[in-house]
Amino acid sequence: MAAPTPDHIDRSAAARTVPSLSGKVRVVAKIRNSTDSEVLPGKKAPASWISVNKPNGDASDRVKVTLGEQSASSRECYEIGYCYQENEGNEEMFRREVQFLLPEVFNGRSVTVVACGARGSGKTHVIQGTEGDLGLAALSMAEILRMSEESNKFVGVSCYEILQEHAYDLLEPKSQEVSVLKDGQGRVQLKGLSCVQVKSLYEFHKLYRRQSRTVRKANQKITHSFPPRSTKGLIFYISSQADKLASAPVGKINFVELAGYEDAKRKSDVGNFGENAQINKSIHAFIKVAYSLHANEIHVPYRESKLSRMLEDSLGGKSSILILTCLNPFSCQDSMNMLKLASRCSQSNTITTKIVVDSARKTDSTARSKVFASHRSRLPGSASSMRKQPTPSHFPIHGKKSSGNASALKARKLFADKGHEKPNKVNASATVSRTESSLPEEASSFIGLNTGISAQEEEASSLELENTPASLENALASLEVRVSMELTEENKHVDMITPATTALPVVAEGQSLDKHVDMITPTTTTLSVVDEGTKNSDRCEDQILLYISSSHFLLSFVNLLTCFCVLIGQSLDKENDISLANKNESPPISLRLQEISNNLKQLYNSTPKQLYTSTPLRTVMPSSNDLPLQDQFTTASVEPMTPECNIKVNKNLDIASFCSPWEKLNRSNCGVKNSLVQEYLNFFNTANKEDLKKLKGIGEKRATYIMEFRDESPFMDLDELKDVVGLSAKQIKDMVSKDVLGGLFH
Ligand SMILES: Nc1ncnc2c1ncn2[C@@H]1O[C@H](COP(=O)(O)OP(=O)(O)OP(=O)(O)O)[C@@H](O)[C@H]1O
Repeated sequence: MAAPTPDHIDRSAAARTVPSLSGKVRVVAKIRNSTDSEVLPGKKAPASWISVNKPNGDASDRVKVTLGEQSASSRECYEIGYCYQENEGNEEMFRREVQFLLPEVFNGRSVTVVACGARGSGKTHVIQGTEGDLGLAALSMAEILRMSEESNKFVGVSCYEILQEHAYDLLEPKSQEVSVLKDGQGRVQLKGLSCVQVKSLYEFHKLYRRQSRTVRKANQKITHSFPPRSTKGLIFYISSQADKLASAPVGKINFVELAGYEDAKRKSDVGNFGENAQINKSIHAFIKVAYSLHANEIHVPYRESKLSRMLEDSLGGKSSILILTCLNPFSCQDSMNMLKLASRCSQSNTITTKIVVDSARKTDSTARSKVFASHRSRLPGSASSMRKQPTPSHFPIHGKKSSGNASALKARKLFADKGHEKPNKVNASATVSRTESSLPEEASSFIGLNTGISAQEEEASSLELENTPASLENALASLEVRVSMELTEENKHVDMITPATTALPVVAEGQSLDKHVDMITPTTTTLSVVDEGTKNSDRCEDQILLYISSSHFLLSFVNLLTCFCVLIGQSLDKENDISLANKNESPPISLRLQEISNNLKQLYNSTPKQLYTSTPLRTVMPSSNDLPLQDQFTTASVEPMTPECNIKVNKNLDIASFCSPWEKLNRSNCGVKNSLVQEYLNFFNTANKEDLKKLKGIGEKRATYIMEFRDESPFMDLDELKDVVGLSAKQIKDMVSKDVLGGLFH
């Protein structure tokens, strides 16, 4: 590459096309130009498989990119910041995406530009460029050098490569890898990575050429018949001291070319299962980090990949991340997958990323996908499920909504081994704060956790709930039931909030260790109040108040659970058999769900109708003191029935009329599907090797890999099974449908 000087860059142009700096992560795409070999002379170029919809032309804040052949019945659409077409080159991209950030770098901001995409999608071209079309790195360096001259700053460059999670210096190759350390002030120091001062663009080009010629010793050791794929990175340091370029920079800008994404299950001519899986794993890890930062989560999983560990300083704090997804101009499933992944990280928590454009069912499915796609819970129990702000913790998942924290937690418990199943006593106050912090705003408004909601407000909420499937889903996902327990004898009051779907035993803090309250657990259908001081449970004459803001909510919940029980009833025979064989073990999922469903139905049936809309439901516990407490409640099963749903909320508006049987079925199916996905993910996150191997398509090698992968980073969606484990979508689908539907027909 020669060293032309990009003097022709129109600096004034930056001002008129500056995207907003408000979001931490911006995702854009670039459609690669076709190469000469792809467009053979005399041969008609294939119709583009990518269409871009810019609602307000070039001034659009966000654009919709639809991928898929025009003739295909199913295409996928993602919303991102912008999509650069073939006629928009690197300079255009630089002006619109990077140039305006450079002054910020001189003011202490860190900027990271990451090019990702399938193999051969143009990542190198975007970052490194060519003689005639300088890449973003060279264009930025030219501008940085100009600015550093004006501000008397010094510029340094480091260059590295990450190969199978080992980083190597490319400017001064050494045998040992780069290690990530932190100094006394918590700043990342990359030990073993050289930093070379650059005073001119010519020097930079010379360095850059050197790095691309570098043959690493590590590489030589690996006897591949093809060059291993790697992630390459450049760091530009701006410093006030020439001798402290890398150790005390004012600001940094990173350019990263992620290794090419390739479907792990595909038999590749240039990769193997292990390599693809490893690469995809680190891509997923990086995307997770970007998402966590964008979503302002407390825990950012930097440790899950070498790249994010190295860039921790630049990614966190005052920084901007630009994810540039390179797209092949011809139909490419890997490009589609990569865009799907990348588009997730800049989504706000309520925006969907994928719209299934299925010509046959376009209107209906699009609408449904949109509303149900907004939820993706972090794995329960992980720190990342908590937020600084009480915003929902959702990792958008293309067209699918997982059940929320509560159900995920439940699912984890259900699939957990015996050790995990043990009812760990949780401090009541801790439980309350945790659940409140993770509760989506819309859900809490439906449930009326603080019971300060007026009847009118509740009615409005109910209407909204019924009319808005997404809201219903959201609310269901994090349904929590407030249990207010008055211990009249002691005149004490226990107030708890617990996920209704979670068997979460609670120790009430307010009971000063005299009273331990075992929460309602779906396994036993028993509520017991145990006075530990006297071991005399019959001293308590209790009233249990279950506050549920709307009976519709309850009905819908019962409905969903009923469907789920019926569908899943025969799906987990294996698990049931094992669990039933040992009474000490937790009952299987289907029984638990059945119990929850029964509890709620009993509650519904025993509730006076006039209390439906807003009054707390009151169940008076039996007063008999002769029986042990656990015998005072019935655990008899109620035959599962779909509850009636024709409740009038007000005289003008019949909620049931909004819900056709078809819609009801779809809603139920969606809930069932999402819960099932969550259950499967939890299975993959907790099962032992032998259990994993019982699944079709999983042998010793895959089972080992799954266990290694999840130790570092639990599975968060089914795509990871595809990308990292190398299972095909069909294998996963077969696995699920075999279990679920296998036993339905004799
Ligand atoms: N904007 C463009 N204009 C013309 N040719 C391009 C453009 N972008 C990429 N190419 C060509 O496409 C081919 C692949 O591009 P490139 O090497 O940048 O892809 P890559 O994603 O880095 O590939 P890999 O994953 O193998 O590293 C190259 O021959 C490159 O010259």
